[in-house]
Amino acid sequence: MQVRDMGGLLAVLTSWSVQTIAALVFLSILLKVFRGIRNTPGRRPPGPPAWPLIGHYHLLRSGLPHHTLCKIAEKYGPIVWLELGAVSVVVVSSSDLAREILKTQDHIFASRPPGILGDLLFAEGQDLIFSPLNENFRLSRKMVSTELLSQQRIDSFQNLRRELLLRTIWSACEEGHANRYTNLCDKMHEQFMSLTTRMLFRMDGRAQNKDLNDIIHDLTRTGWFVTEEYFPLLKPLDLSGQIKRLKNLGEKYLHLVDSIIDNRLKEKSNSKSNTEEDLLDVLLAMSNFSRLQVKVLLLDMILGGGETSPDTIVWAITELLRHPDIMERLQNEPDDVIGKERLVEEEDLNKLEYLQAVVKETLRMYPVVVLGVPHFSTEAAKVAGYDIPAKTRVMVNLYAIGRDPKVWENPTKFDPSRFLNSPVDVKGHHFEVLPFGAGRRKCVAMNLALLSVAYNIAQLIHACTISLPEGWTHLDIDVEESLGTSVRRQNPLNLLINRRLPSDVYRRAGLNVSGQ
Ligand code: HEM
Repeated sequence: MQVRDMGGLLAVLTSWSVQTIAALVFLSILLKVFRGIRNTPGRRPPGPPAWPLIGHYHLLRSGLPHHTLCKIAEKYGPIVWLELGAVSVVVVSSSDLAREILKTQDHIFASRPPGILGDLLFAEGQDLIFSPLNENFRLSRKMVSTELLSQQRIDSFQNLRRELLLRTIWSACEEGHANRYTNLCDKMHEQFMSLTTRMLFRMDGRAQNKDLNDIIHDLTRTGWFVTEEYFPLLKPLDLSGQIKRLKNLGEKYLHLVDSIIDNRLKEKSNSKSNTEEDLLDVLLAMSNFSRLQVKVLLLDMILGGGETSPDTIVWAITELLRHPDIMERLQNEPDDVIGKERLVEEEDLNKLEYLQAVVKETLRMYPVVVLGVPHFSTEAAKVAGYDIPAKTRVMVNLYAIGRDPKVWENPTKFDPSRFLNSPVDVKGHHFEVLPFGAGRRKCVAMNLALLSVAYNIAQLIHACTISLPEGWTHLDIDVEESLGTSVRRQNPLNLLINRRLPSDVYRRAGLNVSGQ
């Protein structure tokens, strides 16, 4: 859900013909007129010099946008004004200004901008993530928090989470036993793909439905950045081909879920379905949501949940491997609190103080939804003395906030102990670390995400020994990032994973350990 692959436009520009350039000049005049109409008087936040036509678009072209925006903030301050083509964007990068946007003036900034993505994939924002602040938002937010992701519902999937995590751990241990490396990123994504599709549709995306698996894969790996969003006059030309691609993907998804829903309704009418309830059942039982809304709300769950948690777990393991002393301290904790005669269970997690500190420190340094989801002002407002017109996009640079040297000592150092004996949490109450955002658009699945991340890390370090490839030391592990729907490792993390506890422990947990 980030600004991604900003390279498209300039690459396209250089290859265009003279006629196209002439058309662009014409469009630029229209753009100026358009901006002129939109511009209201007032004192704007500072920002770098803008280019004609593309504004600041080129600045976000090279490198990762959250890094570039950090550099811009260093030079121009914690609130900047950017023109990305025809779209005005305010970016805030400090905890004080995040509080202003997400708490003090939340009532003004809690909407979402209209856009191509919401239109093409989410039926013009009839879902939750892309919904403007309207009745649909209120209804779907309430339904998701009290029905789909209530504590009771999260608890009802506990056995499923356990089964899938143990399956993951065991398959990694089997690879390790055969002296084969495990690609941790792939393993984690596979686990969460299965978790998501089983929670939603009672079917394992990986094993049972290749089509579903493929579509989800394409949706999560697709470039979500659409050049034409920033140059609406180019929309009919679809020069990047992104619009067509997203439209096709959206249609394929809706068609597939339609057939899943038809089958489910048929099963129900044949009263075959007395199996456990999944989230599709819950949604179908809600008479105030149309079939289309059901489909796009399910898509929110897939896209919100598919990548974020596994990417966070991989960042945690990355940093633990880079810091063997922290890894050792973390491993000692469950050994002391739980012992080595059984596996960690979800009920144990709150007793593991250092583990909780590791989770918070990981989310401080790697808030995987680095720029949050864009907010949108519904009326004119004043922020830090500047005038922000109505209908302005606002992005909060969560990455910059977690690494702000004015707030955090040695911000780039992975040091979980900074969260020990500290009241600071990551749940949107403390604005110096906001991996889930804050206010009325805060991540609706925060509790589920925190639970899954902590459970996975605890199980991995307690039940497994994790070794680096032969010849590697902790200094060889890089932290290069790449941007999809969340920020993940650029390079794979190939590890040798083996069982750490007596084989009896795994057997008692229900795993078939005959091979090892
Ligand atoms: C470590 C994992 C996760 C992180 C760091 C994360 C982070 C975020 C952030 C920063 C936002 C935007 C907040 C804002 O607009 O100010 C968000 C929104 C959202 N997230 Fe998450 N998320 C995670 C996991 C999940 C999961 C597992 C799901 C679904 C099962 C999910 C579903 C959503 C939805 C539906 C929204 C939109 C809420 C709204 O617009 O009202 N997220 N998340």
